[in-house]
Amino acid sequence: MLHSFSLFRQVSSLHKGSTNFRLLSNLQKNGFNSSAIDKLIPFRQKLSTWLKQDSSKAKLLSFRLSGLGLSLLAVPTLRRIECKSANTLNRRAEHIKREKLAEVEPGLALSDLWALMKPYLGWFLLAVVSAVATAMLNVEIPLRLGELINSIAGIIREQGAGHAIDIGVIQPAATRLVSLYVIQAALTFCYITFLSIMGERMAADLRVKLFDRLLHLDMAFYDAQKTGELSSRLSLDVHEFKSSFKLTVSQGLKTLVQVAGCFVSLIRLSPKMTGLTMAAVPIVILVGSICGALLRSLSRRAQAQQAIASSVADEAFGNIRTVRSFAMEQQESTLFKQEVIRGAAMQEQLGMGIGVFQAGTNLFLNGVVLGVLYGGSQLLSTGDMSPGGLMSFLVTAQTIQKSLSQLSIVMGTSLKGWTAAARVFQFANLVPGIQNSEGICIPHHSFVPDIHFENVNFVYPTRPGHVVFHELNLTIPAGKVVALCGPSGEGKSTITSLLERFYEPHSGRVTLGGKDLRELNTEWLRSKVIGLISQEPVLFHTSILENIRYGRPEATDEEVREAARLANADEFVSNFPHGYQTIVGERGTQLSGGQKQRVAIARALLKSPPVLILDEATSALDVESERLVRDALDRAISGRTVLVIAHRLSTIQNADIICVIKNGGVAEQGNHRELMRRKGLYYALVQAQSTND
Ligand SMILES: Nc1ncnc2c1ncn2[C@@H]1O[C@H](COP(=O)(O)OP(=O)(O)OP(=O)(O)O)[C@@H](O)[C@H]1O
Repeated sequence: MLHSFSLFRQVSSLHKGSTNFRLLSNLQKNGFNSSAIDKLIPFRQKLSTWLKQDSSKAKLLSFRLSGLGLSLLAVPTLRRIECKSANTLNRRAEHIKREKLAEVEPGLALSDLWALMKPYLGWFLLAVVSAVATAMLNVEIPLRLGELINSIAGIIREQGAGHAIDIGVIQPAATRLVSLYVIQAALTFCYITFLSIMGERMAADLRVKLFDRLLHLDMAFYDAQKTGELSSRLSLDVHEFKSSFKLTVSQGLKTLVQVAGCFVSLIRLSPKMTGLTMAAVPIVILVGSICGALLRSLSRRAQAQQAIASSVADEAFGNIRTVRSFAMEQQESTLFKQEVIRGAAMQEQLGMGIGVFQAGTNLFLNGVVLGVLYGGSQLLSTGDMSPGGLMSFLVTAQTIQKSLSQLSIVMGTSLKGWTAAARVFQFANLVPGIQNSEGICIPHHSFVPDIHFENVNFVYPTRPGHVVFHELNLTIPAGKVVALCGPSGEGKSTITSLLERFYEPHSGRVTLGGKDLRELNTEWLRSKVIGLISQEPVLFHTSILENIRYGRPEATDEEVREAARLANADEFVSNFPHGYQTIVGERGTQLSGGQKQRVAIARALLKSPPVLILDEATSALDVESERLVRDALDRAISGRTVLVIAHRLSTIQNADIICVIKNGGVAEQGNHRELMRRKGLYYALVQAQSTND
C-alpha cells in the first residue's frame, strides 16, 4: 500500500506533457511495474482534461441520459444475449466497446467543408438553382391545378351538367400545367445530376487527401490506431458524408423552399384556415425534437455496436493463422455472432423507434388534413372559398406535411453525414511531426555513413510511463557490422526505429554522416540510405517481380533479376510456372519462410543502400534454407554499414562490435572474443543460450 502510495506521489510530481527520465528510469530500476506507471500518467492527464472540458462533458452526459427512454427497451433483449454467451471472449468485446463509447465525436470546421466544395462551386450553384426552382414549381403546381379545376367547374356551371366539356376553353390552363410538369422534370434531372457529379468528385478528393495524409503520419499515430478503423474512415465515413451531402442539398433545400412557398400560398388561399392549421406546428416541433434526441442517442450506440462487430471480424481475419492454430474458429464465430445480434437488436429498436415516430407523425398530420377538409367545407358552404381553392389548400397542406416528414429524415441523415465528415477531417487535418521532404540530402561523394546515438532519451508516445532509453550512447562506424543483443524488450528494435526516424528522441540526437537526422531529408534517408530486412518479411499482393521492385520502381527487369540472384532467390523464383510474374498472396502465402526472406533481401539489395538494418529472423528455418538465407545476407552486408539485431548469438560472432542493450543503454560492448573474456552480461547470455540449445 505504502509502495503504491509512494509510486503515485512520485508519478503525480511529473509535469504534464513532460517526461522525467531520471525519475521514471529510477522507478523502473527499483522494480516499479511500468504498466502501473503507464496507467497512472494517463489517469492524471485525463483528470485534468476532464476538469478543463467539464462543460462539454456535462453536455455529453445529458445527451446520453436523454437516450434513456429508448435504451430501457434494449436492456432485456441484451441481457438474454449476454447470459447465453457469458463464457465466450466477452472481455475482448468489452474492451473494444469501452474504447468506442469513450470516443468523443470530433467537430467539423466550416472552413474544411468550404475548401472541399470550392473547386465545384459551379456545379453547386447550378444544383442549388435547379433544386430551388423545382421546389418553387412544386408550390406553383397545386395553384395551377386549382385554377384548372376552377375553370372546369366554371364551364360545368355555365353549360349545366350532362354536356361535354369544351377542351378549347380549358386549354390555356391545361397547357400551363403540362409545361410546368415538363420543366419540373427537366429541373429534377439537372439538380440530381449536378449534385451527383459534385458529390462523387468531393468524395474522391476527400478519400485521396485522407489516404495521402494517413500515409505520412508518424508511427506514433499508428501505434494508437487500429487499421480497420482507418479503412472505415476512408470508405464508410466518406460514403456517408457523400450520400448525406447530396440528400441535404437536394431534399433539404427543396423541402425548405417548398415549406416556405407553400406557407405563402396557404396564406394567399385562406388566411383564416392557415391560422387554424398552424396551431398544430408547435406540437409537431416539440414532439419531433424530443423523439429526434432519443433516436439520435440510440443511433449512436447502434453505430458503435456495429463498429465493435467489425473490429472483432478485422482482428480474426488479420490473425487468421493464430485463430486456426489455436482452433479458436468456433469461439471467434460465437463472439462475432453475439456482437452482430446485439447490433441487430439495437438497429431493430432504432427501426421500431423511427416507425413509431413516423406513424405517429403521419396520423397526426392526416388528422390535420381532415380538420382542414372540415373547415374548408364550412367556408365552401358560406361561399368564402371556391372548390378549386379548397383543392389547392388541401394539396398545398399535404405538400407541407410531406415536406416536414421528409425534412426530419433529411435532418437525421445530414447529422450522420456531418459527424462522418468530422471524423474524416479529424485525421485528414493531422500534421505529421516528422516531415518527409524537408531537410538536406548529403551528396554521394562526401557521404560517410557513420552513425552516432548521443545521449538519447526516449519513451514511446503511447507509453509515456516507460523509459526505453536513458542517456543512450552508441556508435556504428562506417563500413562496420555492429550487432545489438540483450534481453527481450530492452530496446534493440527501437534503436532501428530511431535510426529510420520513425520516432524522434525525447532529447539527445542521432547523427548520420555527421548530420543530425532532423536536418536530413527523411525521404532520401529512407529511400536511398537505409535498407531494412526485417524479421517478418512483408510482401504485397502482386507479382514477385513487383515485390522486389517495391522501393525502386524505376529498376529494370534485369536489375531485379540480378538482385534476386545475389539474394539466392533467382533459382526458386524461376522454377515457379509463372516465374517472376507469380502472384504472391497478401502476406506472401505460397512462399516458404526462407523464400520470403530471400525475396525481402533481394528487395533491400536492389536499393543498394549504404546502411543496412538486419532484424534477424527468429523463426526456425531448416538447415538448407538457413544456409541459403545466411549466404544471401553475407553478400548483402559486404561493404556496407550494418546494424544487426541478433536473436541467436551464434550468428553475430564475426560482428565488428557487439553491444548488449540493457536498462535503457549500452551495458557492454566489444567483439565476441573480448566480451567472452570479460565474462560479463554477454558471456552470461551466450551461456544461457547454449544451455537452451
Ligand atoms: N510501438 C510501441 N509503442 C509502445 N511501446 C513499445 C512499442 N514498441 C516497443 N515498445 C516497448 O518498448 C520496449 C522496447 O521494445 P523493443 O521492441 O525495442 O525491444 P527489443 O529489445 O527489440 O525486444 P525483442 O528482443 O523482444 O524484439 C519494450 O518494453 C516494448 O514493450
